[in-house]
Amino acid sequence: MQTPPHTALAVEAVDVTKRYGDLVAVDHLSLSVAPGEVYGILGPNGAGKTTFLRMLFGLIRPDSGTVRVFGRTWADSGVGVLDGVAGFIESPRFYPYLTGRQNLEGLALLDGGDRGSRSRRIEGVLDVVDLAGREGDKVAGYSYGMRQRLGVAASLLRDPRLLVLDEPANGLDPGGIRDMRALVTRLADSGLTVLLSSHHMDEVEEICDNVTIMARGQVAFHGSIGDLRAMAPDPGHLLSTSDDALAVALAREQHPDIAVETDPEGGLVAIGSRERLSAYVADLVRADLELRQFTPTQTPLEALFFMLTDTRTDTRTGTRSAKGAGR
Ligand SMILES: Nc1ncnc2c1ncn2[C@@H]1O[C@H](COP(=O)(O)OP(=O)(O)OP(=O)(O)O)[C@@H](O)[C@H]1O
Repeated sequence: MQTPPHTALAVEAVDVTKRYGDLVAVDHLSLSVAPGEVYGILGPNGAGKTTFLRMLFGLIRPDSGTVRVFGRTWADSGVGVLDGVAGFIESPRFYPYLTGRQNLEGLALLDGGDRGSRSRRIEGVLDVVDLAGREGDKVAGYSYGMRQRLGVAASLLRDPRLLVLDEPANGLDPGGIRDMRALVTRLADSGLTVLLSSHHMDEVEEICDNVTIMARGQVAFHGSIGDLRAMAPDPGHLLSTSDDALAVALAREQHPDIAVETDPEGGLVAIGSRERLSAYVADLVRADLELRQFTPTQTPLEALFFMLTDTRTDTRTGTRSAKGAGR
């Protein structure tokens, strides 16, 4: 067994490919997660995020390429590759007829230690995930968000250096999403490395340092959230006036630097920089058109996500599919 280098990356994937028959679920993926960072793997459904995380956990093997975790590979270290790694793929599973605490006790027993230290560890993790006070309730009565947080608690019992979470906010209501994001942020602030998958750009933007965006198994973007913001396109707006035909004509004649098109679902879509759109709207008002609607279709980062992953039908406006996708 090789000794991993002291300064090893938390995760290093090099040219990893996984096929299912003719389908290339992960296609030559390379990425590096530095210790201490929160790293997001973002992509629409079917992009290959879970397949990659399964390879990291050794649940499936890549057809080619290497996944290193703290410098170790499955080939050289076997299950030892998961030393210091915890997390869950899809949703964590618990015995619903046992309480949250009993579930954690069962898991803590597997890791050993005396009764007192197990109990202290359990209290500590319940506190971190904000379930203290609810640990005596049966898991069957937990909300989905509480189960997800119990999953994080179970992972933290092992005192990991790397926490891997597969779409942790999936299926949560807005309150649950807020709690989960706050929890991940707290864990990251404590120095834990977090690798999470998501299909929510706003989640990744809010809590991650770096991101890989995947589409159909391939990398569509690698970089920091700052790099991503710098690439974001002009925002689109839904526009409706008392005379949409005149509004389009006015844009073509006087505002060639913005795009105004008819939206198949009614009204117009206007795309351009904030300043130019403001000037256009002022001209509409000056032309005595009544402005009935002027609302952003998506944030610039959402627009970029849909462009990079090509998950909308019209790559220039993309209004409708963007609103429906991944939400
Ligand atoms: N065991 C399998 N057998 C065949 N195809 C599979 C298998 N697992 C995944 N796939 C396919 O591989 C592709 C990537 O799936 P994966 O679950 O990794 O995507 P994902 O990005 O995690 O999507 P989601 O957000 O829906 O979980 C999909 O087309 C999926 O249907």
